[in-house]
Amino acid sequence: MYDWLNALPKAELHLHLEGSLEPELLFALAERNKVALPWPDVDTLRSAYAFNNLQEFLDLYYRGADVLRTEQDFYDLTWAYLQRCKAQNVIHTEPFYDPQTHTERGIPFEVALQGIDAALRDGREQLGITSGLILSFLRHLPEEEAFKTFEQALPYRDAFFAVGLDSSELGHPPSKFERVFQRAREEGFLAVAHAGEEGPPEYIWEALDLLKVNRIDHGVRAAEDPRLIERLVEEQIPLTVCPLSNTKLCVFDDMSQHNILELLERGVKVTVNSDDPAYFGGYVTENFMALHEALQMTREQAERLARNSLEARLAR
Ligand SMILES: Nc1ncnc2[nH]cnc12
Ligand SMILES: [Zn+2]
Repeated sequence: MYDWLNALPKAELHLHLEGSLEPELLFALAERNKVALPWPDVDTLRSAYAFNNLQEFLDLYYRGADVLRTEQDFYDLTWAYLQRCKAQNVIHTEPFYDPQTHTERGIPFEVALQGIDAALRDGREQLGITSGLILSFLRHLPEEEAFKTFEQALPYRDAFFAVGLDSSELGHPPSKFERVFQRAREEGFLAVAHAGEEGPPEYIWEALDLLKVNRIDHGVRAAEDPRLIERLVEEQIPLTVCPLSNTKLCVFDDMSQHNILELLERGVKVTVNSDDPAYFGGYVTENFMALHEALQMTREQAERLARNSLEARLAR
């Protein structure tokens, strides 16, 4: 029924690899690595995917990531995601991963990065999916920790092209990370940051002016600030919007309230992405489908959104 949406060539620009960990793979990895889980089975775990806000989700997301232990685990995770891309005609992807989620629990830095990098390479060669990895800092941790992470990553600089900023937004403004982003830019990396998901428009201004990001992740709260919208339109700064995520995390009460098409019609360069598809009920095509069902997105609008995603690519 939605073959036309699936068939559109698209890029995915906002995807956390740890958030693509499907419950079935999570259980398989737990067994492989002898990790005890607090849920008796896949169905019980899935029924826990009900969230009132970002933090409730993050608590479960970090708990789930604990089954990822070996390079092979990270390879399998990334490869499974790339298979989904192939099935949905996602021809290019710029996923994030959070090194600190893994180093904080004793996994050596290179384990995650090497597993992910190997799968992304195979994705290019075997599936024809181009990609670029974004190394994302956890904003609930001190800037000092982000600096340490960046220094650990530098010997592997060919494996990623940009730095990002994610995790608990409220109370952790972009300004907290101004110096580490400057350092990353001086080393030649591009920058993106989550801003305006739960946080106010001021966080988006900070991401642009202090972190000098090339793209804003989420950014839906920009709609509250007409001057900010003007700037986003004038400079054609892309927003990586994640509709299913925003409704699952109660950023909007219901998909019918979502502002993505309004932003699109105002000239903002918005794109459609899945964020953490294993937790939020779908990959990119399902996000497009939800917009069609709840907001009567037209074919022309869907094509424009898909085209925006290809134009907003940063990795070459
Ligand atoms: N939607 C989101 N916002 C902030 N941090 C995240 N980490 C994974 N998903 C996230
Ligand atoms: Zn995100």
